[in-house]
Amino acid sequence: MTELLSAQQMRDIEKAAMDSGEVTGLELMERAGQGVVDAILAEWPELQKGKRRAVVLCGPGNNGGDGFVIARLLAEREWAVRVHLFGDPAKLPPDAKVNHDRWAADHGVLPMTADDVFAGERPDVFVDAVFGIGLTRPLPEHVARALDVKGMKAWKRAHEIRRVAVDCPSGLDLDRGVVPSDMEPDDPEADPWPRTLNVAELTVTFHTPKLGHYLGLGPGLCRKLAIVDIGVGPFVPERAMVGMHPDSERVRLVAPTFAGTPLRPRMWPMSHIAKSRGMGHKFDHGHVIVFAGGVGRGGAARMAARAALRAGAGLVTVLCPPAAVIENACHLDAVMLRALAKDQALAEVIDERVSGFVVGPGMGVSEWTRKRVIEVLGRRAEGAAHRDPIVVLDADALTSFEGDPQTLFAHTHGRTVLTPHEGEFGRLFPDLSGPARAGMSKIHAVRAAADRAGCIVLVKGPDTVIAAPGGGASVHAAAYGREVPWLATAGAGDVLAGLIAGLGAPHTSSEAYAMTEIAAWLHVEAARRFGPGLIAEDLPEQLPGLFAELSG
Ligand SMILES: NC(=O)C1=CN([C@@H]2O[C@H](COP(=O)(O)OP(=O)(O)OC[C@H]3O[C@@H](n4cnc5c(N)ncnc54)[C@H](OP(=O)(O)O)[C@@H]3O)[C@@H](O)[C@H]2O)[C@@H](O)CC1
Ligand SMILES: [K+]
Repeated sequence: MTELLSAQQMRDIEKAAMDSGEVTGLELMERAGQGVVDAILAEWPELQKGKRRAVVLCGPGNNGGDGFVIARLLAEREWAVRVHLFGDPAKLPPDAKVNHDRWAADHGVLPMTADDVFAGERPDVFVDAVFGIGLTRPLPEHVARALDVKGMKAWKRAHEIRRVAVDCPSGLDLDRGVVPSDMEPDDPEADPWPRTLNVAELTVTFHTPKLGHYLGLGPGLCRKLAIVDIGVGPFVPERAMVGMHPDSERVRLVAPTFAGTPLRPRMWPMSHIAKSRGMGHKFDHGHVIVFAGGVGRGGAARMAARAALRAGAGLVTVLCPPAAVIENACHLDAVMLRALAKDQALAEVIDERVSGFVVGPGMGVSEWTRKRVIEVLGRRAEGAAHRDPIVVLDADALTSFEGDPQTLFAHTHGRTVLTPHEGEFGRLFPDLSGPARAGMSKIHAVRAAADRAGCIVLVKGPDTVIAAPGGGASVHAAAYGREVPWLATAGAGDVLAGLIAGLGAPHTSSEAYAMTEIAAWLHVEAARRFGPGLIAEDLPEQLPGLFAELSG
């Protein structure tokens, strides 16, 4: 996996590199600028030839410093380069000042107003080096306008201009993936998109991606991400090792990569998937129980059950009210079925070998659901030879504790996984969601939630965030070529719950956290494999083909 750093962590890494005495800030800036130019030419090879035009917008910090390096390197290629600066050259930080002065020695530096920027000829490349990790407040209005290449409609065929963002499109908060605005919404329903849009076609960042490249609006504004190695890696080794216990400080991206290098899928995720690792009796692969709702409400549980079975559980049983047995029996074959009356104890119908539960989908919000959740969470392993069953709580199992989450949190254990969407998350953690989250990143909120709940929490979305008590956190983003808008379909969340339980139930499976990460990734891969037109039932059916491809 690849680490996602906060702005502060990136600064610390740069500082460690410079403190080592082996590299200077100026050298890092030169590598960064060179890396951006190389990335531009790699992305658009047609730019390698001919005299081209570039406009470079430079800001008042080191992001602007990168911009001056880029301007110089492009000018050395005989490009006609126009540079606009926001800020006072005398106040630039030292390395940026050096590069400003080198540029200004024989080129002009123009002011950064929309009138100035859009006055000249239409460039081939428009470089945004105004703000990177140092953004501390909303963009000044005139800077936002100067960056809004399309919106200003000053140039004909503006869509032909290649827009490149240095570190990020300026205005994006790289810790949170939001664009802070003077009108920071108190209203959670308010449109999160800024009034003027600064969307890049290529974003070039350094060393490793930052949180905001994957959270919230980040992927939509960055569009395509290139990572430039500026040589700071050796000073602070990557810690977010794939398949390991999550690191308490660094956030990892859920993807088959390590330190930016692709991993063979056979190594991740397949080496963690119990059924792909040799033989075993069906009981070795665990037994998952999925609770179903009443008559006419069993579909969610059936889809979760099928996903658990396809994901690798040895046995899966749906438990439903006696009145719903016939309905469920009409739909289930490989998945087993048992009746569970309202007042019946779980121990009467299931045995000790059950190693996974899915509770919530289609169950209804009720006191009965609460009781079942608590009963399930009470089934702990006795003796060191066994593990607690993995318990995935979704949908109504979460909503049933609205207003009284403490009762739930008093029973959760380390192999409990809560899988809320944002709405359900808000019911359990009102102080960490909606307007109360303002200023806080989704990572921060989900970490705090996992600490409070004492279990793993996965908050769904195009940017799915997973956290464990103690600070371990991961982001899984359906972004940068992995977008699956068709996954927003009824029942997809039930399938995810089933996947987590099915992957985590085998007695030899890795820890629940690693399985939750893998489930989030497989869920999107299954949706990608199917494509548009997907309905939730299709997801489990993609797994065999997907596993075959990943094992190849
Ligand atoms: N260090 C290194 O070795 C390397 C760094 N690298 C590059 O440096 C970048 C980070 O540089 P950075 O830390 O100087 O931050 P940057 O994003 O340029 O902005 C800070 C300035 O903006 C100002 N400011 C902020 N928001 C504002 C607003 N809304 N409106 C107005 N002003 C605002 C802020 O002012 P202040 O908040 O302090 O008042 C400060 O003056 C990084 O993204 C990468 O590109 C690479 O070269 C690799 C090597
Ligand atoms: K930028």
